[in-house]
Amino acid sequence: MKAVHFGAGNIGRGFVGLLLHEAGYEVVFADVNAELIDALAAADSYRVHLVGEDSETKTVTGFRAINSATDEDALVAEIASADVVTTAVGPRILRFVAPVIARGLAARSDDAPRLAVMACENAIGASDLLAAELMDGLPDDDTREELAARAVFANTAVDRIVPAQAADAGIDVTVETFYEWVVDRSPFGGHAPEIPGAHFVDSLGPYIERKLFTVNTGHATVAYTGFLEGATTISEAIAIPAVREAVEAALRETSAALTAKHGLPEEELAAYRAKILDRFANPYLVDEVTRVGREPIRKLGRNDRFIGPASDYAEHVGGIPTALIAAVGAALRFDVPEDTQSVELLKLLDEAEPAAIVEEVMGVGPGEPLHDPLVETVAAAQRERLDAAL
Ligand SMILES: NC(=O)c1ccc[n+]([C@@H]2O[C@H](COP(=O)([O-])OP(=O)(O)OC[C@H]3O[C@@H](n4cnc5c(N)ncnc54)[C@H](O)[C@@H]3O)[C@@H](O)[C@H]2O)c1
Ligand SMILES: O=P(O)(O)OC[C@@H](O)[C@@H](O)[C@H](O)[C@H](O)CO
Repeated sequence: MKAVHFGAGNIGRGFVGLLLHEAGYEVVFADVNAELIDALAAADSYRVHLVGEDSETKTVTGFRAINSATDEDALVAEIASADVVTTAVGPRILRFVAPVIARGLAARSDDAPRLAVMACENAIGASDLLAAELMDGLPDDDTREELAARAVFANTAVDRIVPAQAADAGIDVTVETFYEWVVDRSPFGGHAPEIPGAHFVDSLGPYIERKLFTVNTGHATVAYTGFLEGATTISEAIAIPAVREAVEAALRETSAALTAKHGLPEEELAAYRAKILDRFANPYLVDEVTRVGREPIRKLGRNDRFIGPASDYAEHVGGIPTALIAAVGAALRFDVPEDTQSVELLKLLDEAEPAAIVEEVMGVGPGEPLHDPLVETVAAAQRERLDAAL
C-alpha cells in the first residue's frame, strides 16, 4: 500500500506520516522545501519523540521524498499508483497542490481502485475545498466527471499538538503523546482505507466542530491573551491566571454552543475541555504563542475558531458570547512582524472602518447579532493604536 503525503512539516512527519507508516503504507512525502526533502530523501528513518507523562520514541522507515516544486512528473507517477493521498500544508495551500493531484488522477488506469484523498488541515470541509479547487482547474465537465469517478474525497479532523521543532532536530520531530484522527466514512461506500490509528465515523460535523471549536479556539485564546501578557510559550501562558480565566470562559461558551447545536453532552464536553487545558500545560512541549497564533486573519474567518462558535452561540444558545468576543479583541492586538497576516491585520486596523473589517475579515454583516459587539471590539483596538501612536 502506498500513500502520497503533501507537506512534510510538523504534523506531516509527526502525525500523518507516522500513522500511515504504522498502518503499513509506504509513504512518499511531497514538499516544496528543498532542504527538508533532500534530508528526508537521504535518510532511511526518522524518529518521533512522543513527550508527556509517558514519553516514548517511535521510528518511521520505508518512506521516500519528492520535491513537488521541481519534480512534478515523478509525483504524478506516484499518485497514479497510490492508494491514499493526504495533505497537511495549511488550508490556503490546498489550491496549489490540487493541479498535481488532478494530473495524478488523470494518469491512473481505468481499472485502478478509487484514490482516497484526505486533507488533514485545521478547517471545516478541507477535503471538500481541495476537491472544489481540483475540479475548478479542469477544462470541461467530461474531464470533471472522469476524474471525480477516480477519487473519493473524505473530510477529516486531526488532533495532535506538534510545535515548531528545535533547530538541531533535523528531520526528527517532537510531539505530544495524545492524538486523534477522525475521518468521514460516508464517501467511501464501504471501502474506506485501512488505517488502524484513524477513527471512521458516519457524520464528521460534530467531531470537527468539537475539535476546532475547543482545541483550536482554546489554543488561539491562550496564544493571543498570553502574547499580550508577555508569555512566549503556551505552557507559560496558561500558567498566568488571567489567561487561564480567559480560555476557560471562552471554552464554556463554545461548549454551550456545541451542546445546543449538536446535542453533545455537557459532562462529556467538560471532561474534554479539562483534558485539553492539561495538554496546553504540557511542560515537555515548547510551543510558541507565535506558532499557535499564526495567520490571525485566517483564524478570524467566519467559519474558523472564533466567529464560527460565536455565531453558533448567538444562534443556538442566544445572547452574545462575551468571552469569545474578548478573545477576538486579543487577536486584533497580535503584533508579530514576522507573521505577514499579523502585519496585514494591523495595517487594516490603521486604515479601514471597523464595520468593513468585521464584514471582510470576519464575514459578519450588519443585522447579525454579533455585528455590533464585533464592530465595538475593532473600534476599541483602533482607539488603543491611535492613543499609543500619540
Ligand atoms: N502542528 C500542529 O499541531 C497541527 C495539528 C493539527 C493540524 N495541523 C494542520 O496541519 C497543517 C500543517 O501544519 P504544520 O504545523 O505541520 O505546518 P508546517 O509549516 O510545519 O508544515 C507545512 C508544510 O507544508 C509545506 N508546503 C507548503 N506549500 C506546499 C506546497 N505547495 N506543496 C507541498 N508542500 C507545501 C511546507 O514547506 C511545510 O513543510 C495546517 O493546516 C495545520 O493547521 C497542525
Ligand atoms: O495550525 P493552526 O494555525 O490552524 O492552529 C495552531 C494550533 O492551534 C494547531 O496547530 C494545534 O496545535 C493543533 O490543531 C492541535 O491538534
